[in-house]
Amino acid sequence: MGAVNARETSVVILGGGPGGYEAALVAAHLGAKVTVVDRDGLGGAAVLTDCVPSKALISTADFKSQFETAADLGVHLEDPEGDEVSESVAEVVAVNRRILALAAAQSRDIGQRLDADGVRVLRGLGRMLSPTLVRAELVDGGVEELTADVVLLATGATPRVMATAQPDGERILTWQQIYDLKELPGKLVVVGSGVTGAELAQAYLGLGSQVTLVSSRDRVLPGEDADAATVIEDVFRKRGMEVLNRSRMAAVERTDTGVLVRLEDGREVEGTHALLAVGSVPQTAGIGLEEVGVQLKPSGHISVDRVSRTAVRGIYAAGDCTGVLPLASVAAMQGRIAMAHALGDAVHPLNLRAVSANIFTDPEIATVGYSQKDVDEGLVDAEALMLPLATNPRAKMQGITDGFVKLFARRGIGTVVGGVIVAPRASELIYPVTLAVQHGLTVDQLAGTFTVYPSLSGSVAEAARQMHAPQ
Ligand SMILES: Cc1cc2nc3c(=O)[nH]c(=O)nc-3n(C[C@H](O)[C@H](O)[C@H](O)COP(=O)(O)OP(=O)(O)OC[C@H]3O[C@@H](n4cnc5c(N)ncnc54)[C@H](O)[C@@H]3O)c2cc1C
Ligand SMILES: NC(=O)c1ccc[n+]([C@@H]2O[C@H](COP(=O)([O-])OP(=O)(O)OC[C@H]3O[C@@H](n4cnc5c(N)ncnc54)[C@H](O)[C@@H]3O)[C@@H](O)[C@H]2O)c1
Repeated sequence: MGAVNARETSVVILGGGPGGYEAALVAAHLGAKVTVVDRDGLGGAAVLTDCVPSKALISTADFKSQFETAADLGVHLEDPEGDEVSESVAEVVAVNRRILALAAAQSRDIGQRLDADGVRVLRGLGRMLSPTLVRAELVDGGVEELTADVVLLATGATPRVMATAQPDGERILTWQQIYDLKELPGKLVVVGSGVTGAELAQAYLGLGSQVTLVSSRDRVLPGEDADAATVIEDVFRKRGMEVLNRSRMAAVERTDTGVLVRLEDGREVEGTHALLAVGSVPQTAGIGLEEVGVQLKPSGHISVDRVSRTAVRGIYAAGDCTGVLPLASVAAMQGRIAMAHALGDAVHPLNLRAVSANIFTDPEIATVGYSQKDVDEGLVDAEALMLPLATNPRAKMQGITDGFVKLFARRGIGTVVGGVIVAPRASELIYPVTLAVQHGLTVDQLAGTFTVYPSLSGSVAEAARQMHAPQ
C-alpha cells in the first residue's frame, strides 16, 4: 500500500479465529486501530469446536490407551484390595466437561490478550457494505457501521452437510457436536477417512467405542504419504477398528436403536451413532463479498495471493475461508502477513513448502516440505530414505513398534527438502527437519548435529547419515 501510517489506519477483521485474532495482535502492535467482529466466540472454530477440543479428546484417549498397553511393559494395575484392574473406563460427561472448559479458558485468554493490546471486539455477524464499510449485526440486537482502511476476512469454514445425511446433534453428528454427548457411543460409524475422520475414529476407539470407518478411497488418509497411511491403517485394524475401504456413504438415517449408514454399493452399516467427517465449506456466502468485488473460487473460497490480498485493494483474507491450506498455523501466518503488508511492515510471502503439519493419530504422522508424491511426479529432483523406528533403542524401551523417519534430499547436493515422521509425538520430532527445510540444511549437517542417546530424534540423524553421498 506504499507509505502507510499505521497509526492513522483503521483495521476491521471479520472472524476471531487464528486467522483473525493473530492478525489483530500484529495490527495493534503496529499501532493501527483494530476492531474484530466475531460471531461465535474468540478463538473461532479452531479453539471452540475443531482443533483444540479434538486434540484434548485425543489426549484423553491416548492416556486411556496407555493402561491397555501397560502389560507390554510388565505393569499391571491393582485396586487397593490387590485385585487386578483389567479395564479403565472413560466417563464421557466428565471428559467432555473438561474439554469444553479448556476450550472456553483458551478463548478467554485470547480475549484478555486482545483487550490488553487495545483491540475492540464486537460479538456479532460482519457484512461488507462497501470495500471500506462493514456492518456489524450484534448478538444483542444492535447494529454498528464501521469504516475501514483495511479489512481482513477470516470467516473460516463449517462442516459440509449432505442432503441425505442430516446431522441431528443426537445420533447423527458433525465433529462440532460430539462434545455434547452424554454417553460413549456403543458403536460409532465414522464417515470420511480424511484427517478429521481418522483422528476421531481412533480417539473413540481408544475411549472404548466399537468403531467402523467408512472410507471412500483405497486407503485411509488418501491425501497423506502412502507409507504413513498404510502404517496407520494397519494400526487401526490391529486395535480392532473395522475399516471399510472403497465404501462411499450414500445416506444416513435414524433407526429405533441408532443409525443406519447406507453405502452407494447397496451395503448397510448399523451403529448407535454416526460421525460425519466429509469435509468443510467456507463461510463466504451472504456477507456481501462478491458485491464489493471480492473474487470467490467455484468452491466458495476467497482467491488470495501470497501476501493475502484479494482482488480488492485494501481487502485481505486469511485462513480456511481461502482454502490455501486449512491449518490453524497457516491461518495465523496468512493473517500476520496480511497486516504486515497492509500496514507497511517487512513482509515475507507465505511459503507453503516450509509448513509442518501433524495428524494426531497414534502413532502421529508429521510432515514438512516436498512429499513422496512430489518426488515421484518429478516436481523436485530428490531421493528418499525411509528408516523404520523399530531398531531405535529408545523405541524399544518405550514399546514402540510402528513408525518410521523418511527424509527427502536433493540428489547430488543433499539439501533436505522434506520429511515424514510416523511416531508417538511426531509433532515434536519434526521440528529439526522443518528447520533443515526452512534454512536449506544438508543431510550432512543434520547428521553432524548431536542427538541425545537414546532418543527417537537419533533416527532423524541416522536417516540423514544414511543419505550421505561420499565425495
Ligand atoms: C476436527 C478438526 C481438527 C483440526 N485440528 C487441527 C490441528 O490439530 N492443527 C491445525 O493446525 N489445524 C487443525 N484444524 C484446522 C483448523 O481448525 C483451521 O485451519 C482453523 O480453524 C482456521 O482458522 P480460521 O481463523 O480461518 O477460522 P475459524 O477458526 O473457523 O474461525 C472463524 C471465525 O469467524 C467467525 N465468523 C464467520 N463468519 C463471520 C462473519 N460473517 N462475521 C463475523 N464472524 C464470522 C466464526 O464465528 C469463527 O469464530 C482442524 C480442523 C478440524 C475440523
Ligand atoms: N491435525 C490437523 O492438523 C487437522 C485435523 C483435522 C483437520 N485438519 C485440516 O482440515 C482439512 C480437512 O480435513 P477433513 O478430514 O475434515 O476433510 P477432507 O476433505 O480432507 O476429508 C473428507 C473425506 O471424506 C471423504 N468423503 C466425502 N464424501 C464421502 C462419502 N459420501 N462417503 C465416504 N467418504 C466421503 C472424502 O473422500 C475425504 O477423504 C485437512 O486437510 C487439514 O488441513 C487438520
